Amino acid sequence: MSGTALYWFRNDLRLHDAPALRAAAAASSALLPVVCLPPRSLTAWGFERVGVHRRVWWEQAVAALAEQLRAMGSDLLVCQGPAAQVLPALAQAAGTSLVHCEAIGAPEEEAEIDALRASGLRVQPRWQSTLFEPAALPFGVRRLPPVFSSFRQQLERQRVRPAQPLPVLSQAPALPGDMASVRLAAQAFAPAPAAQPPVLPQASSFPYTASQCHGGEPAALAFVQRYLDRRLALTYKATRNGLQGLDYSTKWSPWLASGALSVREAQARLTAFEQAHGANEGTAWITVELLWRDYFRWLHLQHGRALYREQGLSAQPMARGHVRHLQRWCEGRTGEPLVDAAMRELRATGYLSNRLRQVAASFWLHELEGDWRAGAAWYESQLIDYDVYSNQGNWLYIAGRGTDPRGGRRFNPAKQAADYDPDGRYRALWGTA
Ligand SMILES: Cc1cc2nc3c(=O)[nH]c(=O)nc-3n(C[C@H](O)[C@H](O)[C@H](O)COP(=O)(O)OP(=O)(O)OC[C@H]3O[C@@H](n4cnc5c(N)ncnc54)[C@H](O)[C@@H]3O)c2cc1C
Repeated sequence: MSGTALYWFRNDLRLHDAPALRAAAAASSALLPVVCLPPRSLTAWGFERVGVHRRVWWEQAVAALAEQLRAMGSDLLVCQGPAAQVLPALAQAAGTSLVHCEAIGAPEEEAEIDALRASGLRVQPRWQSTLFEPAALPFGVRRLPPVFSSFRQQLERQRVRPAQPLPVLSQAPALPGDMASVRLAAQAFAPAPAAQPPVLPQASSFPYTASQCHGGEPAALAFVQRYLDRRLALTYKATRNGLQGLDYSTKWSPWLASGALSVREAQARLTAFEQAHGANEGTAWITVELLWRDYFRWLHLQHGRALYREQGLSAQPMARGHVRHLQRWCEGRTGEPLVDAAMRELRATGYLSNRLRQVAASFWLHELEGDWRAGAAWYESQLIDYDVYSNQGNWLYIAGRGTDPRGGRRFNPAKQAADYDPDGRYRALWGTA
């Protein structure tokens, strides 16, 4: 036992399958759970870094976690501000210098850890957001195959299985003795009043203001189970390119991104479903998609900061790439009906199908010759399921600035509309038909 420690919740707002939290609980006689909501800030392009949809989504998830912790006799200190300011102050008030947390292998998130260490805190980050442990990868992170299909084939050939999820943490260590001092220190970082949930259009594919779609672990686990119980996994491969509605894809991403749902838990429930009802190409394809999620995580560990350079991993500098049409693209006023419908949906609801994320990103990059970083930043601002690895990885992939040797993806919007919105219903829904 190491006495008192802080547990800093990052993108892991849950109690099930939580290796970092369990390790912290096992090692501490007193544990102070803390979450740091990001301070409001603008991007280099002038829009909010965290738009209203994601703010509301995270507030829901944090409120659910606080309630769960309180039911166990613990609590969650919700602060707003940079971790490098919040955590040293709270640690001092709690009489500790030890912080446990999840490891996130992206530059800004790693810089947060560096800043905490520079302030004198001892930080113990733990990797926990992938299906596999790093040591289970047959090729090691440094020798990750540059193409997703060979990554997947090697795992399949070698029968590498995801690690089993850990059970729910049912007991939390006591809070630190002097909580009055801790709460006093936390007052300097009191969160802004909760964001006002927007009224979502009826057409939203993921109405996160409805209780079954709320942020947080209880809704996440219930939603996954309902998806499986309704046997939607069996038809996933056929429906996954849908554009509108709750059922065409799993909709697990918002919970995975905030960590309210562990990917190993999701995969374990899917495997249990396959054992009970039979595996088919639908169930198998969900696993493939979860592997994509893993792949972009490993890619970050392999290439680190290089993924964030203007040219990405490409040897070619960004020849084009401007932001002249950014506002028109963001607001869905480019004149291209399918792209405009997609961008209106994203802005109005905080969610967009995978198919249309690709089409709209391709249009920005290849037709409007936009700066890929501005496009990625807009998705970051708007998506409730924003995930640093998946967003960066997918944008680089479509821009041709990642590891894939095929040099980017260009989607013809007219053909995409003919294939996926043949009767124009989706475009009509968003007023661009
Ligand atoms: C330009 C662009 C940006 C994206 N940004 C994000 C992001 O910030 N956060 C995010 O979670 N996903 C992102 N994606 C991937 C994908 O669009 C979403 O994961 C998916 O649409 C979420 O809906 P779902 O849960 O119903 O997915 P499903 O189709 O049901 O897939 C199941 C799960 O597999 C994973 N997955 C599926 N497709 C991908 C993919 N292409 N890359 C990585 N993981 C995938 C997700 O965890 C998803 O929840 C992006 C895709 C593009 C093209």
